[in-house]
Amino acid sequence: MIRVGVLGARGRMGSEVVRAVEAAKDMEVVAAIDADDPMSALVDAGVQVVVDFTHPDVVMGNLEFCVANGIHCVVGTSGFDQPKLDAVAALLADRPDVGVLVAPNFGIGAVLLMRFSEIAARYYESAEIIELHHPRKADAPSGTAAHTARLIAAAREGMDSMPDATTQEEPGARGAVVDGVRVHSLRISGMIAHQEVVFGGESETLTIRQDSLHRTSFMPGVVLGVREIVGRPGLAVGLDKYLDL
Ligand SMILES: NC(=O)C1=CN([C@@H]2O[C@H](COP(=O)(O)OP(=O)(O)OC[C@H]3O[C@@H](n4cnc5c(N)ncnc54)[C@H](OP(=O)(O)O)[C@@H]3O)[C@@H](O)[C@H]2O)C=CC1
Ligand SMILES: O=C(O)C1=N[C@H](C(=O)O)C[C@H](O)C1
Repeated sequence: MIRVGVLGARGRMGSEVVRAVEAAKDMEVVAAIDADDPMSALVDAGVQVVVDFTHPDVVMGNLEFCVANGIHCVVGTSGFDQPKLDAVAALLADRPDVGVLVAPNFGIGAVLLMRFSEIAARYYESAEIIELHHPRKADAPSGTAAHTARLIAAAREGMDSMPDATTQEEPGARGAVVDGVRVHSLRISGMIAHQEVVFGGESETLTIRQDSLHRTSFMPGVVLGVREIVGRPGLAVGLDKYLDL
């Protein structure tokens, strides 16, 4: 049995993770931690793998503690830009036996959307991202949208910049720019997590869309991450690294 600790255990995602881990035959929750609970409970409980769904402002402190204590980390918390990922890699340099998976999105459809977008990017002169989430989300743009933008930008390397004649603009009307890719963030009651990537070229467009309709959609990916990470030391970014895509 894999001994799992959940950080953010009373949150929207953390509470689903507790249920999903308890339902899996080969793992069990031995520590459920939320804000203000002592992290030492992870060590006391003999946790092997931590699942973190907390907040972008606290996740680095959590990782520092876990890596220093030899605990593998499956991280869903958003807000990882390159400097933060570099900081995680630096933590792991002192503990090469520990694994950290940072997954912008654990939904299989979202993982496929990111991969399909990466493939499509080279074939279209225009690409923009629209992400739609519940209004209690703390960060914008979403981690998934930012990661998708970086994948598209990398795939477009060497291509001309995207056509855009805008010279007069209300601030924000054309969205945020992540690595040269426009990202538009909507916060809508009733929604969970949704993303469209719109590509355009000569007389055609391609729209790729994924919808997470319930937070259970993320759970098969989280359980896979917990199962896999015990044998995968080092830093992995994206659940696709654990899949044969
Ligand atoms: N990768 C993926 O597939 C997905 C990622 N996410 C990301 O996961 C994160 C959490 O989302 P969500 O569950 O909706 O957010 P919630 O606010 O519902 O849950 C976060 C929980 O973490 C708690 N918390 C805050 N600080 C700490 C700490 N230092 N230690 C332990 N627990 C702490 C919060 O407590 P309190 O409220 O008291 O502060 C809260 O209970 C976000 O960054 C979100 O973007 C979400 C869905 C899917
Ligand atoms: O906060 C959320 O809900 C989600 N956060 C992640 C993100 O920022 O991309 C993953 C998913 O979109 C849900």
